[in-house]
Parts: sequence; structure tokens; C-alpha cells
Amino acid sequence: MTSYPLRSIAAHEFETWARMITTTYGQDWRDGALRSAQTSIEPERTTAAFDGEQLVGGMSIYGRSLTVPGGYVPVAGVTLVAVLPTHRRRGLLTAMMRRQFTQLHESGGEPVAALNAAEATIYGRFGYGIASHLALLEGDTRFLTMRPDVETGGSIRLLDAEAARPLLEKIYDTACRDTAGWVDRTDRYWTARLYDAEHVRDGGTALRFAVHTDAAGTVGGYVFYRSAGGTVRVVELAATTRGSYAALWRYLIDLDGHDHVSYQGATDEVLPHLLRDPRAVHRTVVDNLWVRLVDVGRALTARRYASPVDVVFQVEDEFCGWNAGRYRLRADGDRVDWEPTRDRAELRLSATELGAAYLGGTTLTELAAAGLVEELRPGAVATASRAFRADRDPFHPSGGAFPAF
Ligand SMILES: CC(=O)SCCNC(=O)CCNC(=O)[C@H](O)C(C)(C)COP(=O)(O)OP(=O)(O)OC[C@H]1O[C@@H](n2cnc3c(N)ncnc32)[C@H](O)[C@@H]1OP(=O)(O)O
Repeated sequence: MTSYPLRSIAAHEFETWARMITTTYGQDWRDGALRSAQTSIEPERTTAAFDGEQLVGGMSIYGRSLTVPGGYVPVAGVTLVAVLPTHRRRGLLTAMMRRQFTQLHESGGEPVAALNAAEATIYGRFGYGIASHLALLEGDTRFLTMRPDVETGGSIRLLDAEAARPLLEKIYDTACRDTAGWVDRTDRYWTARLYDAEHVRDGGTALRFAVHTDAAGTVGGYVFYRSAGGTVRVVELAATTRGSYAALWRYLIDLDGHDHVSYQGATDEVLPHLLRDPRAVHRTVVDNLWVRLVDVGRALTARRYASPVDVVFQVEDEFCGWNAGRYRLRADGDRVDWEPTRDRAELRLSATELGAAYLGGTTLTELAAAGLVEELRPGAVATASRAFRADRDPFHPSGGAFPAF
């Protein structure tokens, strides 16, 4: 226990709270960005730590809906985690985490929490596992030639932000339904996502918005990007049809005056398959969404499984003790049960591994190979791992923009 009282902030404390965060992040949070964040933060969903009158630590939640294999789950998107450098390593983050999880659990709030981690060493101890990865794609556009049979018909329009936004929102909402790791977006989130003051451009131009319409008149995809010294920096690309995806990439590759393109996409991004030389796209893979199953049972029954499964799990959870115990996961089609059992355990793991496997990207097989999942019945890892897997790799488009959630 820390001796620093914790509570949520009141709306009038926002600026003090925001200045504490930017001081901690080593940033100069100018007034424009501060205002942009203010529209999206929900004060009652913050946790702040105080040393006397001084606000010394904080974190916040955005309530969203997360796409998971076969459905959606309410997710607490955790962001803006900070403890002032004068108060670090005194257990403040640990205490804030504990309060956040306990409140979610006791109030019947979101069963899943997720975040983008500033460092990969912080969140594992709190039961967060790496549930998706991001591929940093980069290529010299002179070598990114599309296969001759790739169809890229239709037309592309350049729009300003205001005209583009309703189209972006519509396409995003459709694309979001199909991709595990995507979250629904509120009006306020879009405002923050498209915030484009000069100091957030990192040496690039203002955002450009391109929208694709196919021959039948259907708007099927968008990209927004910046130009920076001959590189097209794609901030976000979403498409609901194969044709729109390919047409937008052809547009980006062919942009005059540019010789490089960069993009943060999925680890199974389709682009390399469209090229004559798939090796022309260089990929660096980094961790993306960290997932914490706050209420394991509610979380696991919110998704669907790729194959029938009937396995007894011995779950350990030091940080959220209510999840610990022996449970049988039985799933077949739309029927999913997670029930306590006295039967012999077949797999032993912690909630961290269940969080990592939750979106169907990280496999239980790879976690078992790393010694993080213990097989107590031969074949149990393979059965459970197959069932947890998703068709496509999960991925969360955050593009480094503020806020990530
Ligand atoms: C989702 C996001 O917002 S990501 C952004 C995270 N924020 C930042 O990186 C901003 C700069 N850093 C900070 O604000 C703080 O150092 C925090 C929030 C990362 C950690 O806060 P603290 O109050 O110092 O953490 P706390 O004292 O509870 O530490 C708990 C444990 O985590 C460890 N830990 C904390 N931060 C780190 C880190 N960056 N790297 C490695 N270990 C860490 C501590 O050593 C401690 O370990 P122990 O229990 O074995 O002693």
C-alpha cells in the first residue's frame, strides 16, 4: 500500500493533471494539444495520486468496444499513464493499477483492459500480455511494383479533413467489424485522431486525405498521410474491399516527388502479396496491443473459438486474485462456457498468457515453448492453441497519434 491517496480528478483539475503528464513524458504540451485531449478525457474514469495537495501520478480509461475473434468485448482502453519523476518507484503505478482493476471488477465494468505500452518492461507484472504486433513497413517506391493482374480501378479523390471525415468514419466502422484489435471510435476520438497542429507533424506536411470510389460508385477505402522529405508517411489506411486497398496502395506508390513510403500495419499485411517483389517491403515487428483480462470468464466467453475445445485450465493471477482457480473452457460454435471445476487441470498458465492469446495472434503453443504455459495432459496445448487462433493477425491501428485509444 502506498501512502498517497488515490481518486479520480474533477473536470476543473484537468489542466493540472495534463501538465503533470507532459512533464513526466518530457514534452511541451502546447495549448492546442491540451485542448484536444480535454475533449476526449472522461474525468470520472481517471485515477490520480496525490502527495498532499500535489497531483503526482495518474492514468486514464477510455471505454470502447474491442473487436475480438467472432465478436466484440467492452474494453477499458488505458492511456496517459504517468508518475512524476520525483515520485517514481514508490509503488504509485502499482497502487493505481490495483485500484483500476478492482473498480472494474467490482462495478462489473469492462472485463478487458488494453493499452499501447511506452516500454515493454512495465506492464507484464500487472497481467498484461502482448496480444498483437505491429509491422513497421517501409519501402523504396521505385521497387514497389504491383503484380500486373492486380486490379486498381475506380477513382481517388483528395479531400480536406472536413469533407473526408464522414467518409472516414463510415469506412472505419465497417473495417473495424472484421479486424480483431480495432476499437470503435467516438466523435471526440476522431477529433483527437485528426488533430493536425504544426507541432504534431514531426517535420511533415499537414495531413492529406485520399478516398477511393470503385467503378460502381461505392466508397471503399481511405488513406491519410503526410509528406516528409520525399517519404510518404501513411498515418492510417482502411479499406473494406480488396480493390480499394490495392488502388490506395498504387496511389501511394505512384505519388510523384516521393521515393519512400512508410506505414504501420498488420503483421499479415496484404501489401507484399500485391507486389512483383514482396521483399521490396521491409518489415520491423514491434509489440502493439497489450491485453489484460480483468475478468477472465467474462472475457473468454465474449469471443468465439476457431475449433471446438474442452480443456480444464488452472489459472494463476497474483494481481487480480478473483480470476485464480480451475475452470473448464468448453466452446463449440456460438456456445462458450467457462465454469469452475474440480476435474484434473490440463493446462496451467497465468492470466497474462490468456491476455496474450486473447485476440488470436500470440499462440498458446509459442507460450508453452517459452515455458509460460504448462501442459498437464498431452495434446491440451495444441487443442487450446488451435481454438484461440484467429484467421488474420490482430492489429490495433494507433499510428503513434495521441491518444492511442
Ligand atoms: C499506456 C501508457 O500510457 S504507457 C506510458 C507509461 N508512462 C511512461 O513511460 C512515463 C514515464 N514513466 C513513468 O511515468 C513511471 O516511471 C511509470 C508509470 C512507468 C512507473 O511508475 P512507478 O510509480 O515508478 O511504478 P511502481 O513504483 O509502481 O513500479 C512497479 C514495478 O515496476 C517496475 N517498473 C516501473 N517502471 C518501469 C520501467 N519503465 N521499466 C522497468 N521496470 C519498471 C518497478 O521497478 C517496480 O518493480 P518492483 O515491484 O520489482 O520493485
